[in-house]
Amino acid sequence: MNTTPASSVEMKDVHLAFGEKEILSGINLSVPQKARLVILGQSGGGKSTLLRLILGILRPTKGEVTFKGLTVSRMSRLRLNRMRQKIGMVYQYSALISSLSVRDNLALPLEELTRKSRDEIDQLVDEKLELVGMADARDKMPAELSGGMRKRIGLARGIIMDPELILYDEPSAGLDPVISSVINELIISLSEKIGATSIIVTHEMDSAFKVATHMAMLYQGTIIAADTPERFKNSDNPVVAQFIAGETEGPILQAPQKT
Ligand SMILES: Nc1ncnc2c1ncn2[C@@H]1O[C@H](COP(=O)(O)OP(=O)(O)OP(=O)(O)O)[C@@H](O)[C@H]1O
Repeated sequence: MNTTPASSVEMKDVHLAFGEKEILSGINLSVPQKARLVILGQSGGGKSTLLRLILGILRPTKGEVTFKGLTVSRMSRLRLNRMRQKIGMVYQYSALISSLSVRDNLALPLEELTRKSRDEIDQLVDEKLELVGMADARDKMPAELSGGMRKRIGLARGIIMDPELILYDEPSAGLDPVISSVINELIISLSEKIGATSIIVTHEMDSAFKVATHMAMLYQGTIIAADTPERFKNSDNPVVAQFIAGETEGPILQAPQKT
């Protein structure tokens, strides 16, 4: 058996329902190691749900999600916690703890999950802040920072444990175009510097095409297209073409999932 799978994450025929409502109805997706996969899809279509399945916060009602060849839903609590230490999560609203300084927000996972000394932790915090260009913000409180700065700190926190996989949920939503470009460049440089695989959920087409090495489109509960950004741009799939162009006319149904 090959012990180093070519894929970081794989989904095989993944179904997920909340009560009677099926959100995902047969997802097949393979995320190559070190790829930056952008997942496109309508609001409420289940993109964040996909990320929660990868983290093992949700279990598929049918099918299988694997991380580095291991089935997430079959992991013990201990294994799941270990796996989550290898996954960095970057949220739309940064999700910093408002009562803690930037330094303490970043240090928290290291203090809770590792046995590193205070000096080692400080060094790692400084390193990550340097990577996102926020070394000066070390002793600031989150409320003292702008939205774009908080986002960068959120990125630094997402990579504090040197993750093998980074999950981004709407990383550039609500940012001005310049800050948004800074975030896009950071997503690319972080993935290259730490050699991580990235999965990015976004609605912002400009960002999507800037950062993606691979793209997938979620529509009506399934992945209807998975390809290179170049082929996505020229897709003759009418749903993909309409979504990318942001047109109101076309086959896309307003209701995001099957009823
Ligand atoms: N815990 C839950 N219980 C019940 N329904 C849920 C739960 N979590 C999500 N949903 C529903 O599942 C659907 C998909 O939600 P999800 O957040 O994954 O969509 P999304 O594609 O990320 O949307 P957006 O782009 O607007 O953030 C929505 O209809 C949502 O209301």
